Amino acid sequence: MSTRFAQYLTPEKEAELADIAKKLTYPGKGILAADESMATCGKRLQDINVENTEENRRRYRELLFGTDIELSENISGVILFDETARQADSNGVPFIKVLEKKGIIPGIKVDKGVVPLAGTLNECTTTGLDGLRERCEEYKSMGIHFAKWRCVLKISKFTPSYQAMFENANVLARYASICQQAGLVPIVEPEVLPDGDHDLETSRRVTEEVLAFQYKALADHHIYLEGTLLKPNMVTPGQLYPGQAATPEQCATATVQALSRTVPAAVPGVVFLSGGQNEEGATINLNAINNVAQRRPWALTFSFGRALQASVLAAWQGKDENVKDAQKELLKRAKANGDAALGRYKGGIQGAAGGKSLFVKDHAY
Ligand SMILES: O=P(O)(O)OC[C@H]1O[C@](O)(COP(=O)(O)O)[C@@H](O)[C@@H]1O
Repeated sequence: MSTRFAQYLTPEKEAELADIAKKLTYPGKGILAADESMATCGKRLQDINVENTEENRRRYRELLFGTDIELSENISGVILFDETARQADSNGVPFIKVLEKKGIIPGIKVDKGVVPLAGTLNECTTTGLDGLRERCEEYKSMGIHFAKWRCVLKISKFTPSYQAMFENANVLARYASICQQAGLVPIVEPEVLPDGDHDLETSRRVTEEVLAFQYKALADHHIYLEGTLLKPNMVTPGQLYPGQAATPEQCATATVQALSRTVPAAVPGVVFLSGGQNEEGATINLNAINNVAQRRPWALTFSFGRALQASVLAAWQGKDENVKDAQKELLKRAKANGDAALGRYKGGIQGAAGGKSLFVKDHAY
């Protein structure tokens, strides 16, 4: 072993991390992001007139995780929020066990939220490094095998700034390092928000720049790339772009171009966030991404929050008698996205949310 480099991970730990990452990106599978913090979950529940109480959040998550085992055909992992990771279903079975029994890997959001980045034009960074090692060790002992941390970058005339790209890439690298030491696969999520009137080309250029900062920082922190996943935005024009809408093929080409210029082939998978696209739109774009005639050395799949849950919430409305129907919506969306991850989605699977836009302005929280 060279003395120039510190021992980062043991070969056993590397093998374990690579194995988890591989399972999470198994062909035709993706991740259900059910890690909404209390405030974000409250916004989802408010839309269906359900009060944001601990019990209602628990009932909703029981609905999701209690879905038929068929769910595991297309869902490899679920990202939980700390509160959810400690809750159980109405029979007293901890949610972590409910997921394990279905062969679904439990994961956890470990960041503590987006905060202002002083000295910038309204840009932000993400907090949560304090005590992170201890929290990760506890999560691993609870049966959790991967983690997620989200940073947010904004496109405007003067942003994202060098400072924001540098700082967010660095904090994500520090998080990734701590996770890997604890045996959790870090999902690295530098989200370029869709807010703005910029065109597709601007979105691609900014995404490329952000990812270039990201992989430099991961290299600087000696991150074992085979034991990581990237959760980026798809490249789309800004929500307020006044020109002609981009086709799924144009978005897909720009997305794969940005990734191929910046994401090393050692990274096993890219799990896209849905970023306020409607359910069907996100699925169609993922399908197009898996059909572009460009080299794609990584698995390209999903880690959707809103685009997997909008129809579920619309069908549920907080009522026990609607649980079965709501679960069917989840199965439909999971299957559609599983097909899209293989580039085989034929389109046309509409859910209870219809084509409703899921865009939330300044989704930084
Ligand atoms: O602001 P929060 O509560 O951390 O949540 C942000 C949400 O964004 C995500 O990272 C991506 O979600 P979307 O697919 O809805 O864009 C989710 O994992 C997470 O629940």
